[in-house]
Amino acid sequence: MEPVVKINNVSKTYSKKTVLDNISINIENGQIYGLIGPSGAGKTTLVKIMVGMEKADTGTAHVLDVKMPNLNVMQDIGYMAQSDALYLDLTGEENLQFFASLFRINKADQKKRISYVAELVNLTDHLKKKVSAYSGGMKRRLSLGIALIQNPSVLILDEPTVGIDPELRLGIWNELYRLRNSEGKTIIITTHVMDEALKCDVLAMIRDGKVLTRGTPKALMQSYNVTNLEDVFIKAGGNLS
Ligand SMILES: Nc1ncnc2c1ncn2[C@@H]1O[C@H](COP(=O)(O)OP(=O)(O)OP(=O)(O)O)[C@@H](O)[C@H]1O
Repeated sequence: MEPVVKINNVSKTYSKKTVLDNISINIENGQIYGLIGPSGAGKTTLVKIMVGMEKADTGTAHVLDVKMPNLNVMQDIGYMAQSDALYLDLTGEENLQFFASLFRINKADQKKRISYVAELVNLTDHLKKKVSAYSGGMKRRLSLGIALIQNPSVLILDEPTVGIDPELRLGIWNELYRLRNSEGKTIIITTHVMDEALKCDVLAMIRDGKVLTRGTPKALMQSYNVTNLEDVFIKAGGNLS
Protein backbone atom coordinates (compact mmCIF):
# COMPACT_ATOMS: atom_id res chain seq x y z
CA MET A 1 0.00 0.00 0.00
CA GLU A 2 1.29 3.45 -0.93
CA PRO A 3 1.90 5.90 1.92
CA VAL A 4 -1.04 8.27 2.53
CA VAL A 5 1.31 11.25 2.41
CA LYS A 6 4.45 11.15 0.34
CA ILE A 7 6.83 14.11 0.46
CA ASN A 8 9.66 13.65 -1.96
CA ASN A 9 12.76 15.89 -1.95
CA VAL A 10 10.76 19.02 -1.21
CA SER A 11 12.53 22.36 -0.95
CA LYS A 12 11.03 25.80 -0.42
CA THR A 13 12.65 29.21 -0.29
CA TYR A 14 11.08 32.52 0.74
CA SER A 15 13.03 35.57 -0.41
CA LYS A 16 16.34 33.70 -0.49
CA LYS A 17 15.76 32.03 2.90
CA THR A 18 15.65 28.23 2.61
CA VAL A 19 12.72 27.14 4.75
CA LEU A 20 12.54 23.51 3.61
CA ASP A 21 15.74 21.84 2.48
CA ASN A 22 15.21 18.66 0.48
CA ILE A 23 12.73 16.99 2.84
CA SER A 24 11.37 13.50 2.21
CA ILE A 25 8.72 11.96 4.47
CA ASN A 26 6.36 9.03 4.05
CA ILE A 27 3.30 8.81 6.27
CA GLU A 28 1.54 5.46 6.38
CA ASN A 29 -2.19 4.84 6.66
CA GLY A 30 -3.54 4.91 10.22
CA GLN A 31 -0.53 6.60 11.79
CA ILE A 32 -0.40 9.55 14.13
CA TYR A 33 2.65 11.27 12.69
CA GLY A 34 4.24 14.13 14.64
CA LEU A 35 6.31 16.91 13.13
CA ILE A 36 8.29 18.36 15.99
CA GLY A 37 10.73 21.23 16.03
CA PRO A 38 11.38 24.72 17.32
CA SER A 39 9.63 27.84 16.10
CA GLY A 40 10.63 28.65 12.53
CA ALA A 41 11.79 25.10 11.76
CA GLY A 42 9.49 24.89 8.74
CA LYS A 43 6.69 22.70 10.13
CA THR A 44 3.84 24.97 9.05
CA THR A 45 5.31 25.43 5.58
CA LEU A 46 5.55 21.65 5.24
CA VAL A 47 1.95 21.01 6.27
CA LYS A 48 0.76 23.81 3.98
CA ILE A 49 2.47 22.01 1.09
CA MET A 50 0.68 18.80 2.11
CA VAL A 51 -2.66 20.62 2.14
CA GLY A 52 -1.91 22.33 -1.17
CA MET A 53 -1.87 25.88 0.21
CA GLU A 54 1.78 26.35 -0.72
CA LYS A 55 3.71 24.90 -3.61
CA ALA A 56 7.17 23.35 -3.29
CA ASP A 57 9.90 25.01 -5.37
CA THR A 58 11.32 21.59 -6.13
CA GLY A 59 10.18 18.07 -5.25
CA THR A 60 6.68 16.65 -5.02
CA ALA A 61 3.93 16.17 -2.44
CA HIS A 62 1.32 13.43 -2.86
CA VAL A 63 -1.68 12.88 -0.60
CA LEU A 64 -3.77 9.75 -1.18
CA ASP A 65 -1.84 9.21 -4.41
CA VAL A 66 -2.84 12.62 -5.75
CA LYS A 67 -0.20 15.20 -6.57
CA MET A 68 -0.76 18.35 -4.56
CA PRO A 69 -2.03 21.01 -4.92
CA ASN A 70 -5.36 19.49 -5.98
CA LEU A 71 -8.78 20.76 -4.94
CA ASN A 72 -10.57 17.43 -5.38
CA VAL A 73 -8.66 15.79 -2.58
CA MET A 74 -9.75 18.45 -0.05
CA GLN A 75 -12.87 16.39 0.71
CA ASP A 76 -10.50 13.86 2.24
CA ILE A 77 -8.22 16.26 4.11
CA GLY A 78 -9.20 18.04 7.30
CA TYR A 79 -6.89 20.95 8.02
CA MET A 80 -6.60 22.97 11.19
CA ALA A 81 -4.38 26.00 10.67
CA GLN A 82 -2.28 27.57 13.39
CA SER A 83 -4.28 30.77 13.39
CA ASP A 84 -8.03 30.44 13.50
CA ALA A 85 -9.88 31.28 10.29
CA LEU A 86 -13.36 31.83 11.69
CA TYR A 87 -16.28 34.14 10.98
CA LEU A 88 -16.47 36.19 14.18
CA ASP A 89 -19.91 37.65 13.48
CA LEU A 90 -21.45 34.22 13.05
CA THR A 91 -22.27 31.77 15.82
CA GLY A 92 -20.24 28.61 16.33
CA GLU A 93 -23.06 26.61 14.76
CA GLU A 94 -23.23 28.92 11.73
CA ASN A 95 -19.48 28.57 11.25
CA LEU A 96 -19.81 24.78 11.30
CA GLN A 97 -22.76 24.96 8.90
CA PHE A 98 -20.81 27.19 6.54
CA PHE A 99 -17.80 24.90 6.40
CA ALA A 100 -20.03 21.82 6.12
CA SER A 101 -21.72 23.41 3.10
CA LEU A 102 -18.37 23.55 1.28
CA PHE A 103 -18.27 19.76 1.21
CA ARG A 104 -20.41 17.00 -0.21
CA ILE A 105 -22.53 16.34 2.88
CA ASN A 106 -26.31 16.00 2.65
CA LYS A 107 -28.52 18.09 4.97
CA ALA A 108 -29.37 15.28 7.41
CA ASP A 109 -25.75 14.23 7.72
CA GLN A 110 -24.72 17.86 8.12
CA LYS A 111 -26.81 18.12 11.28
CA LYS A 112 -25.37 14.89 12.65
CA ARG A 113 -21.80 15.93 11.90
CA ILE A 114 -22.32 19.35 13.53
CA SER A 115 -23.69 17.74 16.74
CA TYR A 116 -20.91 15.16 16.73
CA VAL A 117 -18.01 17.59 16.29
CA ALA A 118 -19.53 20.12 18.72
CA GLU A 119 -19.74 17.39 21.36
CA LEU A 120 -16.23 16.27 20.58
CA VAL A 121 -14.69 19.70 21.13
CA ASN A 122 -16.97 20.46 24.05
CA LEU A 123 -18.83 23.35 22.45
CA THR A 124 -22.38 21.98 22.40
CA ASP A 125 -23.54 24.51 25.00
CA HIS A 126 -21.95 27.42 23.15
CA LEU A 127 -23.10 26.80 19.60
CA LYS A 128 -25.61 29.66 19.62
CA LYS A 129 -23.04 32.24 20.74
CA LYS A 130 -21.24 34.50 18.33
CA VAL A 131 -17.62 33.48 17.87
CA SER A 132 -16.57 37.06 18.75
CA ALA A 133 -17.60 36.15 22.32
CA TYR A 134 -15.51 32.95 22.38
CA SER A 135 -12.26 32.66 24.34
CA GLY A 136 -9.02 31.77 22.54
CA GLY A 137 -9.33 28.13 23.61
CA MET A 138 -12.93 27.95 22.39
CA LYS A 139 -11.85 29.29 19.00
CA ARG A 140 -9.14 26.61 18.78
CA ARG A 141 -11.73 23.98 19.65
CA LEU A 142 -14.10 25.28 17.00
CA SER A 143 -11.27 25.20 14.44
CA LEU A 144 -10.63 21.57 15.33
CA GLY A 145 -14.33 20.82 14.93
CA ILE A 146 -14.27 22.44 11.48
CA ALA A 147 -11.26 20.30 10.46
CA LEU A 148 -13.35 17.22 11.24
CA ILE A 149 -16.66 18.37 9.77
CA GLN A 150 -16.54 16.47 6.47
CA ASN A 151 -15.24 13.28 8.13
CA PRO A 152 -11.93 13.35 6.25
CA SER A 153 -9.64 10.32 6.14
CA VAL A 154 -6.53 12.48 6.66
CA LEU A 155 -6.33 15.05 9.42
CA ILE A 156 -3.59 17.70 9.35
CA LEU A 157 -3.45 19.65 12.57
CA ASP A 158 -1.04 22.56 13.06
CA GLU A 159 -0.45 22.94 16.81
CA PRO A 160 -4.02 21.92 17.65
CA THR A 161 -3.80 22.05 21.42
CA VAL A 162 -2.14 25.43 21.93
CA GLY A 163 -4.27 27.43 24.37
CA ILE A 164 -6.36 24.40 25.33
CA ASP A 165 -6.51 23.40 28.99
CA PRO A 166 -4.95 20.08 30.08
CA GLU A 167 -8.24 18.28 30.65
CA LEU A 168 -9.60 19.05 27.20
CA ARG A 169 -6.17 18.38 25.67
CA LEU A 170 -6.38 14.88 27.10
CA GLY A 171 -9.92 14.56 25.73
CA ILE A 172 -8.74 15.61 22.28
CA TRP A 173 -5.88 13.11 22.35
CA ASN A 174 -8.26 10.35 23.36
CA GLU A 175 -10.43 11.27 20.42
CA LEU A 176 -7.43 11.30 18.06
CA TYR A 177 -6.58 7.78 19.26
CA ARG A 178 -10.19 6.71 18.70
CA LEU A 179 -10.20 8.21 15.19
CA ARG A 180 -7.02 6.28 14.43
CA ASN A 181 -8.04 3.00 16.06
CA SER A 182 -11.72 2.74 15.12
CA GLU A 183 -11.84 4.72 11.92
CA GLY A 184 -8.32 4.15 10.59
CA LYS A 185 -7.67 7.83 10.07
CA THR A 186 -4.22 9.17 9.36
CA ILE A 187 -3.34 12.12 11.58
CA ILE A 188 -0.47 14.55 11.09
CA ILE A 189 0.21 16.91 13.93
CA THR A 190 2.79 19.65 14.47
CA THR A 191 3.88 20.46 17.96
CA HIS A 192 6.74 21.73 20.01
CA VAL A 193 5.41 20.11 23.17
CA MET A 194 7.49 17.03 23.96
CA ASP A 195 4.83 15.18 25.94
CA GLU A 196 2.55 15.41 22.92
CA ALA A 197 5.35 14.17 20.68
CA LEU A 198 5.56 11.09 22.92
CA LYS A 199 1.95 10.27 22.08
CA CYS A 200 2.65 10.06 18.33
CA ASP A 201 3.29 6.74 16.57
CA VAL A 202 6.12 8.17 14.50
CA LEU A 203 8.01 11.45 14.76
CA ALA A 204 10.11 13.53 12.43
CA MET A 205 12.27 16.05 14.26
CA ILE A 206 12.74 19.12 12.13
CA ARG A 207 15.13 22.04 12.38
CA ASP A 208 16.20 24.62 9.81
CA GLY A 209 14.06 22.92 7.19
CA LYS A 210 15.78 19.55 7.54
CA VAL A 211 14.70 16.29 9.15
CA LEU A 212 17.22 15.70 11.93
CA THR A 213 15.98 12.23 12.75
CA ARG A 214 12.79 10.17 12.62
CA GLY A 215 11.24 7.04 14.09
CA THR A 216 8.92 5.90 16.84
CA PRO A 217 9.47 7.80 20.13
CA LYS A 218 10.71 4.58 21.75
CA ALA A 219 13.11 3.68 18.95
CA LEU A 220 14.47 7.24 18.89
CA MET A 221 15.17 7.21 22.63
CA GLN A 222 16.78 3.79 22.36
CA SER A 223 18.98 4.64 19.42
CA TYR A 224 20.25 7.83 21.08
CA ASN A 225 20.49 6.00 24.39
CA VAL A 226 18.47 8.63 26.30
CA THR A 227 15.26 8.58 28.33
CA ASN A 228 13.43 11.58 26.92
CA LEU A 229 12.75 13.21 23.56
CA GLU A 230 14.40 16.54 24.44
CA ASP A 231 17.70 14.68 24.68
CA VAL A 232 17.06 12.93 21.35
CA PHE A 233 16.56 16.34 19.78
CA ILE A 234 19.72 17.74 21.32
CA LYS A 235 21.81 14.69 20.40
CA ALA A 236 20.43 14.68 16.86
CA GLY A 237 21.86 18.16 16.44
CA GLY A 238 18.95 20.33 17.44
CA ASN A 239 18.40 23.13 19.84
CA LEU A 240 14.95 23.64 21.30
CA SER A 241 15.33 27.28 22.30
N1 LIG B 1 4.89 33.50 3.40
C1 LIG B 1 6.12 33.64 3.92
N2 LIG B 1 6.98 34.58 3.47
C2 LIG B 1 8.22 34.70 3.96
N3 LIG B 1 8.73 33.92 4.95
C3 LIG B 1 7.94 32.97 5.45
C4 LIG B 1 6.60 32.77 4.96
N4 LIG B 1 6.06 31.72 5.65
C5 LIG B 1 7.02 31.30 6.51
N5 LIG B 1 8.14 32.04 6.39
C6 LIG B 1 9.39 31.83 7.15
O1 LIG B 1 9.74 30.49 7.03
C7 LIG B 1 10.32 29.98 8.23
C8 LIG B 1 9.57 28.73 8.68
O2 LIG B 1 8.27 29.09 9.08
P1 LIG B 1 7.18 28.02 9.54
O3 LIG B 1 5.95 28.79 9.91
O4 LIG B 1 7.05 26.98 8.50
O5 LIG B 1 7.87 27.41 10.83
P2 LIG B 1 7.24 26.57 12.03
O6 LIG B 1 8.19 25.46 12.28
O7 LIG B 1 5.84 26.20 11.69
O8 LIG B 1 7.27 27.58 13.24
P3 LIG B 1 6.16 27.85 14.39
O9 LIG B 1 6.23 26.66 15.29
O10 LIG B 1 6.63 29.12 15.03
O11 LIG B 1 4.88 28.00 13.67
C9 LIG B 1 10.27 31.13 9.22
O12 LIG B 1 11.52 31.75 9.24
C10 LIG B 1 9.24 32.06 8.63
O13 LIG B 1 9.50 33.39 8.99
